Amino acid sequence: MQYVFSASDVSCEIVVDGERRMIFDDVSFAIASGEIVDLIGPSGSGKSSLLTAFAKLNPRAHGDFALQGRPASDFTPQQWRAQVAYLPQKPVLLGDCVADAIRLPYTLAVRQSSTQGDGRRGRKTRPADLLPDMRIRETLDALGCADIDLGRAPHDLSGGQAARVSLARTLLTNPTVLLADEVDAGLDDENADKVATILEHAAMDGMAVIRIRHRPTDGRATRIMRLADGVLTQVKAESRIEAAKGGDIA
Ligand SMILES: Nc1ncnc2c1ncn2[C@@H]1O[C@H](COP(=O)(O)OP(=O)(O)OP(=O)(O)O)[C@@H](O)[C@H]1O
Repeated sequence: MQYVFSASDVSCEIVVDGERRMIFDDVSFAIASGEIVDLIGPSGSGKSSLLTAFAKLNPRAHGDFALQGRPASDFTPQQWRAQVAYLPQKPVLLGDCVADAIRLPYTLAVRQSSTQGDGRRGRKTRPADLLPDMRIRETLDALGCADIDLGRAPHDLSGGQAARVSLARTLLTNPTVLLADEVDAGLDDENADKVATILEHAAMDGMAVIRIRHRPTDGRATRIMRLADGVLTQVKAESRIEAAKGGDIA
């Protein structure tokens, strides 16, 4: 199989009460474009630490990473995180309205290019030109978010709506790999299913998706991996059948 993202020799060490503790060591993982891989395991086993390591957001983790055959050293941290996007459990939606919150990555990119001095003279690029309201509206509608008004204040959204807006914001940046850290936590089954459908469509369009989940499997994952006692293993087919019946395999 041709993998779009790979990680090898990944380790993460933390210090607890002055003592060093290895969460995991020598972990390897790879994912192909279009796959959905579920990452399960006991609480505290290091699932979030592993995903933040993949996104190069975890200063306590080390490893060798490659994207589309190129080593991580070929990318700036910003380029890497744009391609290997980490979506946290709790949506952080900044801005006065949903449209502003969704445009945030574009706003930051415009600011960055102007401070780096590569903004062209003449007419200034505005985030709203790069990502007009109409495109946001179309995207939200396509993601089953017709119920969400662009002018609404982010803090007025329900938990399910906030989760979908956060997801839409990341999907609009079109990452190669999406790392979804329990983004359906705290949602009712209906909203969790909406989120899963959005991710499924993204995978059908070629995105590689890794989901940390504590819910029983929903049948959408191409593989299930379990992280426990510092070791990452693929869950066997029989366990997946048990999980599909609603048993918690974490
Ligand atoms: N910044 C930090 N400093 C110290 N220890 C940390 C830090 N972040 C996480 N840990 C510890 O690392 C271990 C792994 O945490 P992590 O959040 O990655 O686990 P998890 O499997 O995602 O847990 P959960 O399923 O409960 O979200 C835990 O023991 C946690 O307390």
